[in-house]
Amino acid sequence: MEAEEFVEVCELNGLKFSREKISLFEEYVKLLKEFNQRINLISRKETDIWGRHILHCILPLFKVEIESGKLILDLGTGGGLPGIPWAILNETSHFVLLDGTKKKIDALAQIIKELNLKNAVAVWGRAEEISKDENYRAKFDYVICRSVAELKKLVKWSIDFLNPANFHKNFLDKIGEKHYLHSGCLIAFKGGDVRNEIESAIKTKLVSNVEVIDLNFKGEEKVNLEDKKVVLLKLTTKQV
Ligand SMILES: C[S@@+](CC[C@H](N)C(=O)[O-])C[C@H]1O[C@@H](n2cnc3c(N)ncnc32)[C@H](O)[C@@H]1O
Repeated sequence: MEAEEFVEVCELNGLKFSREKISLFEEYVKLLKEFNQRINLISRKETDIWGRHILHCILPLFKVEIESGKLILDLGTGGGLPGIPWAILNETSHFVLLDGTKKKIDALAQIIKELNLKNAVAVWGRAEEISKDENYRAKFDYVICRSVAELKKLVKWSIDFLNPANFHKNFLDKIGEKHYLHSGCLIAFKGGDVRNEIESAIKTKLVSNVEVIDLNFKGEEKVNLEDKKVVLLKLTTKQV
């Protein structure tokens, strides 16, 4: 898939971008390719960056709307996925892109600078440790996460990052085809059968509600993205 097809598929699914945003995506793909020659940000065997990375990252936004003006943590961001595409599309929210690998974070900080993205910052550290730091603990409205760990672990890490003021309130409103997701949630990209992972995550007693959204979309024949899902988990510290 190339940039034009990516834009076409997004439009088919109701997301229309300004020329400025398309240029930002193009610049990001260019920088990802450049940095990837030196640091493994994404698999070097992957030839379809537009389809299998950029489009995949924004598929949830075809179906799920989040609140605007929020603080969002991308846990295990690697080269900025999904954090950078989400930051380009959600200008009113601020994104902290966290990863435990220093050289990835150094590259990502450079990418953010070159893109001149004002609503994203790269932070180096392990989730287990950074979640105890008072600058990050209990501060976030959403945690987003792609290809990092099993749900149970993600829930245990995320609970310390999320702002407890958002726990145990509304979860998801469905209006027609669209879902409106309230704050206080972990948004995890997954594939395949997620039932066992969800069961284990629920056993932590930190999950008050779960919804699995299939990431099917118009134009899916153009890209090899089978059986992708996003799991939405409302977290809580109260006994469930
Ligand atoms: C498979 S990569 C996925 C990167 C990116 N989310 C993507 O979709 O391309 C997993 C990333 O999670 C990071 N990671 C794994 N465990 C972590 C932890 N406990 N704290 C912070 N980062 C972690 C790794 O350093 C790695 O960059």
